[in-house]
Amino acid sequence: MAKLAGIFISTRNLKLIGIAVWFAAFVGTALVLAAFSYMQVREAMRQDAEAGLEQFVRLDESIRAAFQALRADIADAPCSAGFQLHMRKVAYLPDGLNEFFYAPGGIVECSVNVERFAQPVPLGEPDFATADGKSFWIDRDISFAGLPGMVGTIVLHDRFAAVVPRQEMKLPLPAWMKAEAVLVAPNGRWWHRSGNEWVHQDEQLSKRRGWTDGLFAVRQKVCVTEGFHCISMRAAVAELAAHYKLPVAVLLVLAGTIASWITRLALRFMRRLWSFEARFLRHLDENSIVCAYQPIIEVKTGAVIGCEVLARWRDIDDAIVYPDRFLPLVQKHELTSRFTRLVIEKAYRDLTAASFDGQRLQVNFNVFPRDLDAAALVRTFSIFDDARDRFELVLEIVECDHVDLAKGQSHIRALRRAGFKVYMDDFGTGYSTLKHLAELDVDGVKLDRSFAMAPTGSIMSEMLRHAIDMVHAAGRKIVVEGVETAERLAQLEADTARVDFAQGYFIARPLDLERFSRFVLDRSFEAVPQRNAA
Ligand SMILES: Nc1nc2c(ncn2[C@@H]2O[C@@H]3COP(=O)(O)O[C@H]4[C@@H](O)[C@H](n5cnc6c(=O)[nH]c(N)nc65)O[C@@H]4COP(=O)(O)O[C@H]3[C@H]2O)c(=O)[nH]1
Repeated sequence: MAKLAGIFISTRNLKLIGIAVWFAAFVGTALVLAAFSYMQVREAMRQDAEAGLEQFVRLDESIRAAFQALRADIADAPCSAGFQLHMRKVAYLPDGLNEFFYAPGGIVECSVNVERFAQPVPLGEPDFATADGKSFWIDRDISFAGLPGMVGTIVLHDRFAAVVPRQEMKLPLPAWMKAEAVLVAPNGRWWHRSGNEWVHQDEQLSKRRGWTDGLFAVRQKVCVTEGFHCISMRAAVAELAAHYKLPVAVLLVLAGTIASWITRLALRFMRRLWSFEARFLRHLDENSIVCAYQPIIEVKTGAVIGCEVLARWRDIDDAIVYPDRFLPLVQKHELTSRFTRLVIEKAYRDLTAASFDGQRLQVNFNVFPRDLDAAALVRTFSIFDDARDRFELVLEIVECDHVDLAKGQSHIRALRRAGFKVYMDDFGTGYSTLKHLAELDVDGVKLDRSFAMAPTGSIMSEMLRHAIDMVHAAGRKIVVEGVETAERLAQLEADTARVDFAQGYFIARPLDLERFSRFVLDRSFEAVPQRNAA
């Protein structure tokens, strides 16, 4: 889960996701547009095929009409002169059917052309027969009827048979479209009639190829209602695309534009969903708070007297996030008291489970000025009530200059009466710090780390001395934060009359619980871990 979440929250991955989304949206949109175009082409093919089939529909009607005419009003004996005359009259009708046989039971006795055969000619087994009593001999050599070298399809109905000459499909087709007209028997057997001889066969085979066939060709097959005549059509996708270059280019640009729009929406949604702010608000709970413990020493003895609890937040990809990133959100969303409670509870679970060899430790918590409400804080810290003999609680009021002096004073006093120590944090950073130092009845003051961290000889480092003077004059305990060098610690050690406590990377970085516990137990522990080790 953490790995999966990590994919979405990394900016680099979001770019890759954007590319993937664009690509998928482009393919999806292009497929939809292609499917739409495919249906349009198929519809055009259907209309062309229907137009092409009209001549076969007319042919079927002519055959039916010819049979009706042949059977009508024949009083003359079969193959007599009057009979022949009657057949000839039907043959002269302008319907393209010029040869008829009198062939009861499939044995030709006379025809328009030969009149009476010396020997009746049996047509043999028909290629197929239909339910309405018609028999068909496809592309039969009809030389026997005095028409040497001629081939025609014989349709026998009742006693008469019509010879149907080969029909050429009269259909103007675009270059990219191939078509074949076929005659299909009820049993599925089929015969080429006209057009491109391979198209129907290819259509039959395409069924075996499945959906992949559609990637290469657009097909259409239309049959007349009776089902004998069909026209199969095929257009190669590549040929179509080559023929319609401009529309294809327009479709691709359209697909690209739609894909870009979808990608923008998707990324905006993902950013909102996976933004740091959204993640933090969704997942801020007792499981995501991590506490680091930065040791505080007594300068005079070098003994570890306790620690400052520093909060971190575990992101959903398990990355540890530092306060500079999430504290502004805590304040913006007015989650300060809830956040402080989560930190206190986490620290309580951690510290009460750890061993400090019976040593009573001072535990410093950071408290937002807006949460400086003695009753609420006493309630929040009540979780520590059963561990007060092991831990002395110190509240460091951050951004003290934001505290209303009159109100702050009464809450600070109430907190001290309730057994808490109260410190002003980051002394020296705000505008009205001095006034607050003078008026707030705090136990101690933490000098802002920028004093101790300043290089020796700099104005800031000079000011460290003056800051210590001021706090000392106010009669408060002093903690110097940001001790990063041996030289700075030595300077403080030379001033133990005024400086009480020190904290900083030279002493120890913020540690995880296990290392903090070891640090307390083993003073020789040299803690120089990396910042992100906490
Ligand atoms: N360069 C340098 N830095 C040092 C040294 N020694 C300590 N620090 C850093 O100074 C900060 C001390 O905390 P702070 O002044 O209370 O300043 C804290 C505090 O104002 C706030 N904060 C941290 N945890 C909490 C919390 O649980 N509640 C509240 N309200 N604020 C918190 O975030 C601030 C920053 O905390 P962190 O990033 O943990 O940074 C910590 C600590 O890692 C040093 O020798 N050199």
